[in-house]
Amino acid sequence: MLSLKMTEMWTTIGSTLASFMFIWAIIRQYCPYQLLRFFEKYSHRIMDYFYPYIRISFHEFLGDRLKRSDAYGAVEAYLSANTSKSAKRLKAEIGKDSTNLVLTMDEYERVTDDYNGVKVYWVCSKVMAASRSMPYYQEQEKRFYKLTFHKKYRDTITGSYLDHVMKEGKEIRLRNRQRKLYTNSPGYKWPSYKQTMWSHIVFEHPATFETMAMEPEKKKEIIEDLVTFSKSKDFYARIGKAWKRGYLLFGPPGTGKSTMIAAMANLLGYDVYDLELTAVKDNTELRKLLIETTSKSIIVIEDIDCSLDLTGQRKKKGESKFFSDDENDNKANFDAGRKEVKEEGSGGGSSKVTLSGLLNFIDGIWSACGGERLIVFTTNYVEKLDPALIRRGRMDKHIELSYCSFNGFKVLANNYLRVEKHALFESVERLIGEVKITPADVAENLMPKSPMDDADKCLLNLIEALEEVRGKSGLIKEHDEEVECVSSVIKENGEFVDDDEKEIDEGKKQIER
Ligand SMILES: Nc1ncnc2c1ncn2[C@@H]1O[C@H](COP(=O)(O)OP(=O)(O)OP(=O)(O)O)[C@@H](O)[C@H]1O
Ligand SMILES: [Mg+2]
Repeated sequence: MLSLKMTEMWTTIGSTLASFMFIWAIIRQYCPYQLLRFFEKYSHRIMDYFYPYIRISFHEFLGDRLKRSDAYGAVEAYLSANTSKSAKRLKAEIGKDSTNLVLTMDEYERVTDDYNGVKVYWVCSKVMAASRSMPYYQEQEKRFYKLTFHKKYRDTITGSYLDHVMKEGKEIRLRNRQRKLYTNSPGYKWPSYKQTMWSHIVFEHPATFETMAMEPEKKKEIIEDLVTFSKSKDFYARIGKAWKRGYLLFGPPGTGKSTMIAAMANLLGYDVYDLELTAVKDNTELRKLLIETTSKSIIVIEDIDCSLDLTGQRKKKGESKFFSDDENDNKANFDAGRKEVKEEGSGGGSSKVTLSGLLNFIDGIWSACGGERLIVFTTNYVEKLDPALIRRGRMDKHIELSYCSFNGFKVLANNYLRVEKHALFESVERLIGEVKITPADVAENLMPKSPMDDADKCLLNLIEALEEVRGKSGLIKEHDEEVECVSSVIKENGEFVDDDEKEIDEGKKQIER
């Protein structure tokens, strides 16, 4: 009882001193600097003498760091789970899967926590401070949590209690985490006081590997690869490699590249950073974006072949064989001009991201920060890419997504129609083996077009579509054969000569003889 009263007394003294501090802050504005230093020095000493409590602050952003502090996040999660029952003023936010509400302490709210009989106090607070990144003077909110405890418990608190808070907070964060889809907002000029260059929405894509149409063995191999990666923290540390892995997804449009990225994110519970390369000003900005990504995430660059003219440098290297130095210079100028035009045309403004900037982004020294990250490129034209960009070690796994096979169709039939066996499957199997049709087209044909459409109707629609594709490809084949007949090109002595020319040549030779 007595100790409770003593605690309360000290807390009152604490808050009185806090009021003095506030007045002190006002005085500071008007006193000369030397006088201020003097008062500051002695006021702290007096306070320390009378005030037996220790305080630890957990700031949301530390110094000029761009990244939100992990410790702040862990404390926030820990307090929201452990003290929301005792706090009187709470903030509510929609939690994971948009189903539940997550309650956290409101600003300036104070709660107590009991750890092995030791009482500690947590306050959620904020201060206004001038930001260094501001072009002009402007104040910015800086939030922090403050932990207060008696100095006789210093060892217990700084030792095991803080470990306990961090560990539990991180676990809670992981459990309650609402996954996010980030973008670097093309064309959007973020205000300089905004802390992050990424904008985000909640990631709610329903794709899973189960619903992906592809060969079962290939699917199994990719899943195993991903799961192994996510559990390999120690392995990567042992071999001295940054904990990240590159995937190159290539194949024709509509074969499931974007869908697979969503399935990967859902499998591992990762966030997705959809990087729009044309909206990145230069290599420095690319690096800043990289630093701001968190671990447990997938960084995606879709259609890498169209993102920037990243093939320019490769051309320059190769061309020296065929052009003189002057010609090479002219060609380089032309390429540079064309690149600028292309980038401006593609909405990228004056993007100056280079191939080496991008390579640095993937596996430079900065790419190791954060860890546990996948980098995924997608392309329709793998052959267009610079080999340096996709070599193993950078893009560790190359995955081809191709036209729909019968196994792929069965997955889609199960997804869309809930059928695993059907009399019409035989016809589909025969036709699908003969034509090239993307899973996106198969899916579209299996989609019921009216409430009356049953599995029979949808399968018949698909068979019709397959026959149509076969008819078209038959025509194309016939046309190709005709073209071949007409030109009847034959290769002779490394030159292409058509039949008529060949006869004339033969005639000339005979005359010469
Ligand atoms: N392998 C697949 N498994 C399941 N659904 C698929 C598959 N491929 C495509 N689809 C369906 O087709 C649609 C388009 O696929 P997606 O956007 O993933 O293709 P993509 O390969 O990324 O195409 P693009 O090269 O044009 O970006 C998806 O919404 C999905 O419903
Ligand atoms: Mg896509």
